[in-house]
Amino acid sequence: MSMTSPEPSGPPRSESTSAVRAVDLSKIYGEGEVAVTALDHVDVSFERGVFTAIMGPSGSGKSTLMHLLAGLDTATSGQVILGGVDITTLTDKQLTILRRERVGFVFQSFNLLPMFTAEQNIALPSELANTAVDPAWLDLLVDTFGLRDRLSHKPHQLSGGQQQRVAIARALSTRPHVIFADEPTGNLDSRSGAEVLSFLRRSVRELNQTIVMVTHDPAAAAYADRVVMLADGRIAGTIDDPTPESVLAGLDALRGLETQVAR
Ligand SMILES: Nc1ncnc2c1ncn2[C@@H]1O[C@H](COP(=O)(O)OP(=O)(O)OP(=O)(O)O)[C@@H](O)[C@H]1O
Repeated sequence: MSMTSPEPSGPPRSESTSAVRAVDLSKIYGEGEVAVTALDHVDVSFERGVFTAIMGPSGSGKSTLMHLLAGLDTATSGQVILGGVDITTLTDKQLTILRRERVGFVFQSFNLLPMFTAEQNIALPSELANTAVDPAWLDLLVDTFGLRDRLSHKPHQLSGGQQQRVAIARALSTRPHVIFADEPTGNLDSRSGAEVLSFLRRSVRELNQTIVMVTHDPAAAAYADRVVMLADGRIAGTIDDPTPESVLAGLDALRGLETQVAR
């Protein structure tokens, strides 16, 4: 197993290569006796042009970390630096603009607008952000994701895998700084899931995008360049160039640790 020690014990990564990073980030839900520490002084950096998967047992803080990194929830303490900006200092209005212009989202349930065609769904974020759609970039996305002959279809006329490909093209349409994908294959059969994961990987390799994906599935995580493991709200290790086997071994090691702590 190639699990390495948690950051930040490695060499410091330069700001210019980091798409988004958490600095001493903590999140506590509730107060007093019912307080739950979901994130406990997390330091982690997600590099530009890299596909990273976040894994860990249920309740380890994966969704909380992703929500804080994406500016969807506020931290108890610490910082989130996205594209060089500390987003924990932004007002709600500034955060809304930042999310619209610099962040892309891919959800388990696709979240396409049912009354719009695939093409209209893909162009929507640019229209909402009031930025000119770059036709050459949209063309490249449509071809890369094999959607050319599906552009006039509405979501209900598309398969689950095709809907998710539209959702990925939509997330990429504004050339965001980073894309967050939350269990993007959770609603797909294994063949469509594998296809969607290949497209996510191509977005990184061929289009130089940055993806952070939360998943429970070791086979899905193995499509990433790197896996960040969470346990009990802390970074428990990272795996570079993961395989399904190395990810499973990493999860097993975490469970072993949890059992020891429980004893
Ligand atoms: N709104 C909330 N109020 C109180 N506690 C919360 C809230 N959201 C999450 N938690 C708690 O914070 C911890 C981390 O939750 P989180 O959803 O981030 O974990 P996760 O790793 O994404 O879990 P799963 O894999 O089950 O989705 C858990 O103990 C959870 O119960």
